[in-house]
Amino acid sequence: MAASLRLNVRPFTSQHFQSKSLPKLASKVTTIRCSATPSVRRYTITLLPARHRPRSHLRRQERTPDHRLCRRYTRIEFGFKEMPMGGAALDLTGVPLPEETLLAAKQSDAILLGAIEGNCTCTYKWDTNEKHLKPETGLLQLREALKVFANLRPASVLPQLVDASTLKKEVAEGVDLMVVFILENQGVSAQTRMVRRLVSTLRSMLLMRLIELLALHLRTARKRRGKLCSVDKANVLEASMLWRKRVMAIASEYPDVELTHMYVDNAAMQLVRNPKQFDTIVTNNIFGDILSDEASMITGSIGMLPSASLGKEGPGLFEPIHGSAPDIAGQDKANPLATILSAAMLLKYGLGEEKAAQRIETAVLDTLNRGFRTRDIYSEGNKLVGCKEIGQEVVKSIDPKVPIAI
Ligand SMILES: NC(=O)c1ccc[n+]([C@@H]2O[C@H](COP(=O)([O-])OP(=O)(O)OC[C@H]3O[C@@H](n4cnc5c(N)ncnc54)[C@H](O)[C@@H]3O)[C@@H](O)[C@H]2O)c1
Ligand SMILES: CC(C)[C@H](C(=O)O)[C@@H](O)C(=O)O
Repeated sequence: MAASLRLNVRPFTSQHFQSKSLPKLASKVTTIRCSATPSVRRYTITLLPARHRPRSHLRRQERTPDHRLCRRYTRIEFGFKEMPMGGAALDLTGVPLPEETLLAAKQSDAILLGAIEGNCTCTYKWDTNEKHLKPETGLLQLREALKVFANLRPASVLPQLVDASTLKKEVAEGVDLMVVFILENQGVSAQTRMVRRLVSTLRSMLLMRLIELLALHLRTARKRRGKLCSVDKANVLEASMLWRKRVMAIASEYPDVELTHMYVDNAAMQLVRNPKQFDTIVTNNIFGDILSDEASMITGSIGMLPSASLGKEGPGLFEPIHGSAPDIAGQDKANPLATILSAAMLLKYGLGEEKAAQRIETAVLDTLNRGFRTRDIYSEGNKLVGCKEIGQEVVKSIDPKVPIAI
């Protein structure tokens, strides 16, 4: 439940995130009040959208909170705080993760991130920046500062989207897997520390993280079909040899979970050959990042995959697995469902609000059942719509009057 994952506020003193002060307008706080009863559950959510516009620049309807999302849950109240990060923060403050943004994130119950690249139609604007001034570094710094170490990426082929998969129907149908990996948050501060630290300290830190991740993941695997495939490159890489040893040792404490091992090159092939053989995959950051992008296409599109970054305590970070899609920026073509499903993961894993999470997932399914599709998941016989329209349709489906139709 939420209590075990609640916020862990510590004063923030790191020098690495110091920046110009944010302009007053940069932070927008919106409260959606569903009820004033004493039993109300209150959550503060930090929103980190790709595009950060000062409140005065928003159109009137954008300033008005949409109450439909919580009308059905009369005991939940959300306070949303929108802050800049990544490209938007670079434009505003000169750094990708301003101190104010990090503080707001740490003080919230959960964080929902859109994309890190800002609202940039001028593709790859920050490509030549030094590492500490790249939008991606803001994300790595944020993950590191929040101490999130496990990234969960579920990839399921929805019955409504079987035709959108790039694989044959009989191969894609029924796929339901989860890729989990250790986040190696090598932000600027981590990198600096890493060269200073003794190798042995670093190694034991990584091992501790691995143990924590595996414990979490083995519990996840238990809740699923109980099959865990550890993906590594233990035939070549020393780090992978160590990984495999540890995985075997830890997994021996979970005899009800069936553990298998696979080399990453084989795993990449098996994912398109027979993805149904996988239940849960556990691996490292780089392999997990690549395999989850591959898995997304089995489900129809990278625009469908949400993710959760979790730590032992403190707020979790929830985001779609895709990036800022610069090739389609500003064209109303992006699929927002991965972000919407990330909000569902936020409710489920971040706040323990499973019913509210289910409602969002059901609304997504209902929207697909009604035939709405963005270009990336379009198949014949459906209604081709843009990003905004499909988002509005999901909101309509959240309306309590809409019957649940899975
Ligand atoms: N977690 C993150 O914030 C994250 C993840 C990946 C990439 N990035 C960043 O995003 C930027 C662009 O990277 P990239 O082009 O390699 O990856 P990308 O995920 O932005 O785009 C890859 C391809 O997928 C498509 N795509 C992505 N999201 C989509 C959506 N919602 N709907 C429909 N199509 C979608 C794009 O149009 C593009 O063809 C880079 O700066 C990268 O570092 C950020
Ligand atoms: C943008 C980048 C820092 C990030 C990563 O490598 O972790 C991304 O690829 C992801 O999938 O979240």
